[in-house]
Amino acid sequence: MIEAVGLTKRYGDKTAVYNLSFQVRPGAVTGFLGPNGSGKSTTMRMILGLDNPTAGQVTIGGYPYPRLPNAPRQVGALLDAKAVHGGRSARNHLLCLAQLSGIPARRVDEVLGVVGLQDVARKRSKGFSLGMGQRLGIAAALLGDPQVLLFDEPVNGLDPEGILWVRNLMKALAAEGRTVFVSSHLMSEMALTADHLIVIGRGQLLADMSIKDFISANSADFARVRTPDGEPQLREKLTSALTEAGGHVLPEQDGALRITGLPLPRISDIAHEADVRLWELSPHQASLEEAYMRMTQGAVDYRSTIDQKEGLMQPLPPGAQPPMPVPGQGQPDWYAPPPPQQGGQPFAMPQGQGPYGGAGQPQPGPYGAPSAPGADGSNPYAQPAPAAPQAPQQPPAPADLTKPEDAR
Ligand SMILES: Nc1ncnc2c1ncn2[C@@H]1O[C@H](COP(=O)(O)OP(=O)(O)OP(=O)(O)O)[C@@H](O)[C@H]1O
Repeated sequence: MIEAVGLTKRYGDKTAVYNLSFQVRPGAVTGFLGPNGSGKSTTMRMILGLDNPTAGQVTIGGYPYPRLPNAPRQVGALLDAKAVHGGRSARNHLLCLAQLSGIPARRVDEVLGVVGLQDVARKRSKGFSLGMGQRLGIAAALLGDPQVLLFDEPVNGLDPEGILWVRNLMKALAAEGRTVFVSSHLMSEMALTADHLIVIGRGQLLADMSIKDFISANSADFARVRTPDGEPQLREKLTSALTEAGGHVLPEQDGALRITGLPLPRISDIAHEADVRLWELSPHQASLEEAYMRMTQGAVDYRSTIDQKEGLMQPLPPGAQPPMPVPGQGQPDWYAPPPPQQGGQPFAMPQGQGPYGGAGQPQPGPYGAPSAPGADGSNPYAQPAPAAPQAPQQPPAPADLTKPEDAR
């Protein structure tokens, strides 16, 4: 388990991380979210002992990283995939890391297979694409078969197949009871990968809860209602009736109505009483992205101004709609705000009440990994060796990566 208590980091006048307390538990993928510059990488560096906290502390299994016994075998991390000696081959890079940590050389070939780089293992990494570099960084993180894994933006630059592979890998690692802490800006991916979220803004904790709780705490359920096209009077009649009944009605761009504050059966009854036919009445919940945008909109440091393209942009014709804004932004009532909780962080879960009742009960992962990985000496992530005539499961390496490796 990773535990931060009152973690604070200042660089001169700049407070990058302030009074951050959280736990990252084993047996789950914990997503680490926050806008650019919110302090995610700084926090990860402090977890790994690469930066010293100005105040507070962070421990792994009860020890600060520098005092952790046999740290490279216990903790693996991908922080910056570009931090590789480009003149070295992928295999030599991993061999150096393995030798430094007393890890046997055969493990290098195992992890190269796990990440799908076996065919380019002897190519110099400076010729690697962004995605191949990410795979090499993930291989380095897996090298010591660690119980605790940190990944900073692991899917950066990966193609859809690579993204799916990382998703399954993270889930498999967590299902084996490992602690998996992963930052990403890809909300849709995080929604599919993570079980739990830690969200920070401007270095401070904004949320520490399950994805499900995060979405329901930061967005109100709403109903979408559609009256017959071409009969605007029905739409207006329904709007008045719903508003009178205490509902909050907002028009959607496609002509439907978005209603909060009334349950679906009540909306149906009101429409019936008003003699309004419905073409649609459906329940909806905001996505993780919408909930995240809503929560962090006040903590964004870098926001684009509208590019006016002075002299280039045509004024909108009368009656034309401007493009839809980013969900939540500038629309205070789009989703009902969550009620603030008493004391402390408005969105933080009480300590010890997370959704981890079942944590530590590993399930077989998608790789068919045994629950005690490596107990039989096997590599839990290795993809099954394809039968001789079959194509490899990983995408083939680009054809131009054929330069011979430096003799070393
Ligand atoms: N070595 C440093 N010296 C001075 N300021 C720093 C240093 N490292 C980080 N910062 C500042 O601390 C803040 C947090 O940066 P950090 O890189 O941790 O954010 P982040 O959440 O990882 O951002 P991103 O999502 O863009 O990677 C930023 O304002 C950054 O400029």
